[in-house]
Amino acid sequence: MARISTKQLQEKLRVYFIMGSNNCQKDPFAVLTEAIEGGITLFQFREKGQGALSGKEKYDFAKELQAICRKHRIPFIVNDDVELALELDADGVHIGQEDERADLVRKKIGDKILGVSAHNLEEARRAIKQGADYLGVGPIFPTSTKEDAKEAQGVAVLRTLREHGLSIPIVGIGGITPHNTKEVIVAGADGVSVISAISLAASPRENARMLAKAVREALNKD
Ligand SMILES: Cc1ncsc1CCOP(=O)(O)O
Ligand SMILES: C=C1C=NC(C(F)(F)F)=NC1=N
Ligand SMILES: [Mg+2]
Repeated sequence: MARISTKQLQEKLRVYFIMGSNNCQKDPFAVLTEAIEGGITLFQFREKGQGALSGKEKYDFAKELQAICRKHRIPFIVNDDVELALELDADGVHIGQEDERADLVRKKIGDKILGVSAHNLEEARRAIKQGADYLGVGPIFPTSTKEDAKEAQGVAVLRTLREHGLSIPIVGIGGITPHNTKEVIVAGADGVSVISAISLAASPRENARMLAKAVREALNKD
């Protein structure tokens, strides 16, 4: 299996749902199923913060989420936990600046998808050099979902990366909703990544659908 192409990844990054056991009030399997029916294009299992699962409980929970993704042909990405990603034969991993170095993770995961968080041009350039397939950039807007999130940067950081000629697939993250999605795409992101806009929605399906619609419209694909 070769590395995913830039074009394919840009298409996968359109509506990138991220969730862990503590991001939902409703049944997480129902939330993920609805999100997929609504039109998410990629899923990340991110088990962090208050009451996060660990060990076999975390493994079994992840496996169930992966089975739902597999049934609907949605790629399954694991956040932080490279060993879990390999155990599950996940489609990829996402790591932050304080996780294992991207070049070492690349050696472990072969051609699987490698996403790296970046907050500025320097971090972005280093991630690209170390073999990242895509960048997660943010928080773009204020968020209360990530306990240790940095200051919201606004969409300017996305524009800066593109103005400096970075063509790597980029997804914006942090406080994103269907109403602010357009400006994230117009500023240069290939897609939007959300947790609470879907995981805490009255209708995860409807919110996923609105996010997908907003991305399509911003890309002038409608
Ligand atoms: C994981 C992460 N990284 C930067 S902000 C964030 C949380 C995004 O959650 P939400 O979409 O609910 O703001
Ligand atoms: C902290 C994160 C930043 N970005 C992303 C993604 F959207 F996948 F790029 N995931 C994370 N867990
Ligand atoms: Mg991390």
